[in-house]
Amino acid sequence: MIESETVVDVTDLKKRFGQKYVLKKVSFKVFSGEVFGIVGPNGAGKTTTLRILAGIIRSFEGKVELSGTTPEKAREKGLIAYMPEDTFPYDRLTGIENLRFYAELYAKGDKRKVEEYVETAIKIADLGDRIEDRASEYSRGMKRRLIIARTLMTSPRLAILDEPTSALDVESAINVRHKITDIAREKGVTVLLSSHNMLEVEYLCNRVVMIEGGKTFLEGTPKELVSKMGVQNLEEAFIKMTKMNEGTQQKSF
Ligand SMILES: Nc1ncnc2c1ncn2[C@@H]1O[C@H](COP(=O)(O)OP(=O)(O)OP(=O)(O)O)[C@@H](O)[C@H]1O
Repeated sequence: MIESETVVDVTDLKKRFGQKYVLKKVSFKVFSGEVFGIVGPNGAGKTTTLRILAGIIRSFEGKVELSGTTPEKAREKGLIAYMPEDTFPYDRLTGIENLRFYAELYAKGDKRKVEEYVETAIKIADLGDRIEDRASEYSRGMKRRLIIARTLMTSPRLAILDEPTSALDVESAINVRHKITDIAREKGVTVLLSSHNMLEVEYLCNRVVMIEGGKTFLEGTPKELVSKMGVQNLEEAFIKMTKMNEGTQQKSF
């Protein structure tokens, strides 16, 4: 992959809640067209980082630029779409009603855009005739596909997905992964996602940042990380990182 335009530039990001710094020194870059993974143990600061990038958490220290502007401005311009981990469709609405509701919200009165967004979302959701059923009747995997379709319908510059496949069975997770790679390839959407599944990250992501204790530990392609850590795969790299951090805190390469 050609390292083209920088879509996300995070340098020495810090964030504290009260007196406690949960992000102490996070830095990474995401380039146009990448599927980029952010990984780290529970409480490492992944969601906090994603919420800052999505413009939801507005007070922080350090540099955060999205396509050369602030997260807030990028959000106002509609450049970012954010999918939190714990988000669900409206159960009382059908799949298509859910999609239309959001299309109308995003299209801001432009009727042609509404139809365009709905059409794109239907393809992403890939629910067939079940799109006419109420979301309350959907499986967890189907609900997640609907949410991903809702998030990506506008083909944003950057899609921020917090644990897009968590709590899905193997088949549903594979399906969602395919949706993510398709949208990145076909629509040129840059994707930044967090995950606890190292196999998934190895499969999906061009590059990865490993975060531990609120600090960047390593950034690179899965292959580079595995090689730098002297292990066989990303799962082993992850375990080694957490063990290294248990006693000594951060080790940098
Ligand atoms: N609004 C908040 N107020 C106080 N502390 C917070 C707040 N949000 C997050 N934290 C703390 O910040 C730390 C990092 O949380 P965060 O959710 O970013 O981690 P994470 O890497 O996404 O974890 P997980 O893998 O469990 O989802 C945690 O110790 C959490 O308790």
